[in-house]
Amino acid sequence: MIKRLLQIWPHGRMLNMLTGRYVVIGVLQGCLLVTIIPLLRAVLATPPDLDAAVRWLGVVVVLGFAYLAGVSWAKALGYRTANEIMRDLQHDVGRHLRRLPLGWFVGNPSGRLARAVAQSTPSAASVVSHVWPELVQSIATPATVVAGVFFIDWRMGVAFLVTVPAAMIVTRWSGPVVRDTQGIMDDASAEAAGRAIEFAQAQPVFRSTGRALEGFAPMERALDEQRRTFRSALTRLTVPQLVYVGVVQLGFTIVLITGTWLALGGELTVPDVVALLVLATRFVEPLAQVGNLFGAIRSADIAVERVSEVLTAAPLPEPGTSAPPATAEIEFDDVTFSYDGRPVLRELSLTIPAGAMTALVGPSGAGKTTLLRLIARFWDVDSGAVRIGGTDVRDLASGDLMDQMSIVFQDNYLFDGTIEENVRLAAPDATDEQVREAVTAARLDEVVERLPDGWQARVGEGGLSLSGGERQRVAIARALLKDTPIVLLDEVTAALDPENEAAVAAGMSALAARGKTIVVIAHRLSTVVNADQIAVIDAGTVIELGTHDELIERRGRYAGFYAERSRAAGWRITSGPR
Ligand SMILES: Nc1ncnc2c1ncn2[C@@H]1O[C@H](COP(=O)(O)OP(=O)(O)OP(=O)(O)O)[C@@H](O)[C@H]1O
Repeated sequence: MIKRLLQIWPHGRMLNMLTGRYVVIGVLQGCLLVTIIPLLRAVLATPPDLDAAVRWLGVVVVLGFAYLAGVSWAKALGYRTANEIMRDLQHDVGRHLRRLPLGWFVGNPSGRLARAVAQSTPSAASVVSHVWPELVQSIATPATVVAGVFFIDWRMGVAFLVTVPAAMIVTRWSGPVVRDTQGIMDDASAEAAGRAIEFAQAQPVFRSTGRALEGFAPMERALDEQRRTFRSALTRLTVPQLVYVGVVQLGFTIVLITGTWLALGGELTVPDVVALLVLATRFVEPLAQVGNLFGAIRSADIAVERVSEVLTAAPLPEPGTSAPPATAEIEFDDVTFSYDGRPVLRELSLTIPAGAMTALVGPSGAGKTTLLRLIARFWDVDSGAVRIGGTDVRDLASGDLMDQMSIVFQDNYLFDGTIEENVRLAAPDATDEQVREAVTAARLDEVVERLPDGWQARVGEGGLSLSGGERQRVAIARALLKDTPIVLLDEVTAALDPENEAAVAAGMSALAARGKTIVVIAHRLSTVVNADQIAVIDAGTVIELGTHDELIERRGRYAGFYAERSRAAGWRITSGPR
């Protein structure tokens, strides 16, 4: 746990200091317990030795205060360290995320990231504020007690010590059992939570297909499984707990028998035995505590692992120097690309001329989205090259690359601000006039006028108060404002109402009129027909390339496609969600 934490938070010195402070308070607590022996001796002597009793009481009070002061001294450092760990890890994750390829976010749903940042960093920090200190103290206190008892009578010291190896053996055996069981319980809970979220999200589908009750079955199964897992896990946990309690009680019995035997032999006084028994009860307490800590250690371990997973994700290599490309021509040169070893693009070559609109069409799963993402270097190609203005995208610094393009995808994210604020994000230094111009060109002013608070209206988290088409209009306005040479666009598949359809088309025309290089995954026939070049993609390669008229004349796949889709209702070239 600590080794893993130090890999992502390399401040061993601070941790050593914290360990030192907890050793000190563990020793102080041990001394406090050992002082019971002379105190009870003095009180139970016949006649009671009041002077000695008062003296030892004084020592108890001084040690007690020292212990309390030590606790606040150690805890202050523990909380400060935890705070620093949380702050450092969150900053590191934030900094690292900025260097990760965009493709990482495709494969890592936001829930996982949110859990790593918001939930796991505090849990990882709790390692130093709770778990590690308790572990250190649970060892330092009994060790001091044993040393004190040895000082009084070595045979009683041995009797105390007998428990320790037995407790260590049980701990070694039960540790993995507790950790694994905790892991099984965590997995069952995660599965149940996942099914519950799925059940909530899929409500519209279930209800529209009249399967509301059947839809509940997977969640019910997951909840049943979670209950079953918890029942058997608790049973599994009972055995190590019982064995541990048994060992601790056995140790106590050994101390009792040894004490009685020594007292009967006249080698220990009765007050000594009573004091040692009191001590034995307090001695086993921290030992028992170690057994209880395994669940917390497991949780902390998982938390550290989750943060570490994000921090060790590899960023794409960045070139030492980079210069913006001379033109906006995009070239795919013999590109092969696979997801997890499964090839999606195969030796694909395509030139996308600068200042023109290229429409990508083809069946679902052909590789159109992948092609668009490779231009923005979501991932690196397996072989071949993607070039912009003759420069390999791998030779462009990510900042230079992103300066070349605007991305208008289907899942355009909007922040919970006004439409104007959301558009301004593309160019924070733009003048009000430039923002209004972009907003008007994307026909967003019509949307704003409809909103209850007009320009002041907030769009809600993720832009939920806007429709998919309206969100795409915001992204088009961003692209207009950012004014980059290249625009990557994935038209929304959902049927747009005539107003949104016309507005999106107007936005695209405005981009085209500004001489942008537009690469669009086209879902509307009008976009395809008006494109300067159409690339038909199938099974990861370009099977046809040309203008609408050229491809119709060729009577190949595109012509068949066009005829079929023109006939079909909905005017869609491709279908299916991305
Ligand atoms: N992140 C990913 N991880 C693994 N496989 C993926 C990933 N994204 C896409 N794929 C797979 O790669 C293939 C091509 O997907 P892509 O989204 O590029 O096709 P597409 O032509 O855009 O399809 P559609 O029009 O349905 O969106 C598909 O088989 C898809 O399942």
